[in-house]
Amino acid sequence: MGDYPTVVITDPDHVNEIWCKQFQNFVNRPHFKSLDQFSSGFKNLSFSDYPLWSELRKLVAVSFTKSKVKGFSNLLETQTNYLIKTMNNYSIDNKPFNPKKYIHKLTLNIVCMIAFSKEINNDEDINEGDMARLTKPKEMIFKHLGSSNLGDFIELLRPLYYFKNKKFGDRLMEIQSYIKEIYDDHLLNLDLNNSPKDIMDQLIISTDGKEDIIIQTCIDFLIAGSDTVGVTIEWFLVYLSNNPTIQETCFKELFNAFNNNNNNNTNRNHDEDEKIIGFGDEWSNKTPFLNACIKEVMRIKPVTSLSLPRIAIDDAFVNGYRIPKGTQVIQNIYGLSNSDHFLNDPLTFNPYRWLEYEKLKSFQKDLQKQQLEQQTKLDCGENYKHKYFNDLDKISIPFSTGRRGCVGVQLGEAELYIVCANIIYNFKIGSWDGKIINEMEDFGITIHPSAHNLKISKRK
Ligand code: HEM
Repeated sequence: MGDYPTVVITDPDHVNEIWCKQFQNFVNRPHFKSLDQFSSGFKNLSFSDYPLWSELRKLVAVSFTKSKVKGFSNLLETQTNYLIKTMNNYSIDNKPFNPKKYIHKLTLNIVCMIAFSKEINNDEDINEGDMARLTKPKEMIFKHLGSSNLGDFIELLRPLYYFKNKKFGDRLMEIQSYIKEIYDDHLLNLDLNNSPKDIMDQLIISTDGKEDIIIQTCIDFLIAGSDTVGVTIEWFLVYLSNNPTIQETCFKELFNAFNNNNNNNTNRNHDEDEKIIGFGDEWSNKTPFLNACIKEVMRIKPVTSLSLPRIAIDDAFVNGYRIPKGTQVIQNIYGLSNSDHFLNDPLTFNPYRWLEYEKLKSFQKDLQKQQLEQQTKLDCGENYKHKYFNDLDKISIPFSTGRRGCVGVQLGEAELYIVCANIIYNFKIGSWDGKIINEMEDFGITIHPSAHNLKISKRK
């Protein structure tokens, strides 16, 4: 790609070698101009180099462990309840529901609360107050980072991109000054006698107030932690709308899991009308089919389709291939999970494949035997099957893998579960015009569905 030699990796063995085994050599990201601008000189978690990255990652990772995420369950339930109430109004008024607008508000609110205790008023419109200050610049940043900037790859062309980069810089400054206000407020009210109330407090204490790093890392969470989850929920709604039988199976499973025992399992603090299923291992264990639907959505539409790029620090050998120092390495998450080289009928949305896989996994030996048999078919021309054929955990890696994989996996999974479960439990959903919703993806940093409206009917 321009000045950067680049390899795109679409093989589970090579992924394991680069992202896990040879992690130290591939830990850093390329130093593109736009990433430099976005991270104010690589001073955030997402784009910093080792060793600053390692320091920041340790500080931040403690806020996203499974037990920490369980502690956010009230926040997740409250935000989900707002969404269900809004959807309820749309169903009563029989109005078209635009999922993007409300789901992204929910995910943004969750990230803002966890990162710096900022709650966006539920009644606030997307074009007002905090929402307006955050959403517009965020969209522009997404567009800029998600489109190919030739100036990043071809140094000679950089001057031509001066004005585009300047506009990007202006939008960034809007978000930076928003977070700076929150930072100043945190400094003023820092309570050293109690445990930190959010990630920003934690970073202020641990980095001795390194303002630029703290502000940039909080921006990371806004960018990495809201749209990824929001867009995945949008895809979930598209596929369940387009597959009503699967939607009914999901609903029946939820109904059986949470309506038995006189609703003991649903949260009784909320209105009778909108039943809220809380998050926790014990809940999700009861709904294997819903879990399979969520996993299948992330397989067929992994929203960060090419992950975030890495760079080879030194010459490397990967399963017989030489990757020269300075090569950009791209993990093709989408290609891995959508290729018939690795999977049966990859373009069909089929959650049942996960149920079968889980069953097979519990008979691990059978799986190994099957893989061995497949390996022996290596020379059989058309019958050739990759040794990880249908091994879903190996080929579907929406959060990437290895030590620099997504830091927000637990939070992302918790949000996906609670929001998807509650929507299907409370409403029957379909396209507004009764037609199949377009499943082609629009490209940006994340791949997202094109704009569409849903018809939602309250379940009796
Ligand atoms: C469906 C939800 C999500 C998906 C599919 C996703 C996917 C990814 C992927 C593929 C990467 C690149 C990892 C690599 O370079 O190997 C990443 C990095 C990252 N994600 Fe996520 N993510 C999601 C949710 C979240 C959430 C909820 C947060 C936090 C609030 C988050 C924060 C981050 C951060 C900070 C990084 C950079 C990590 C680093 O460089 O150390 N993500 N994510």
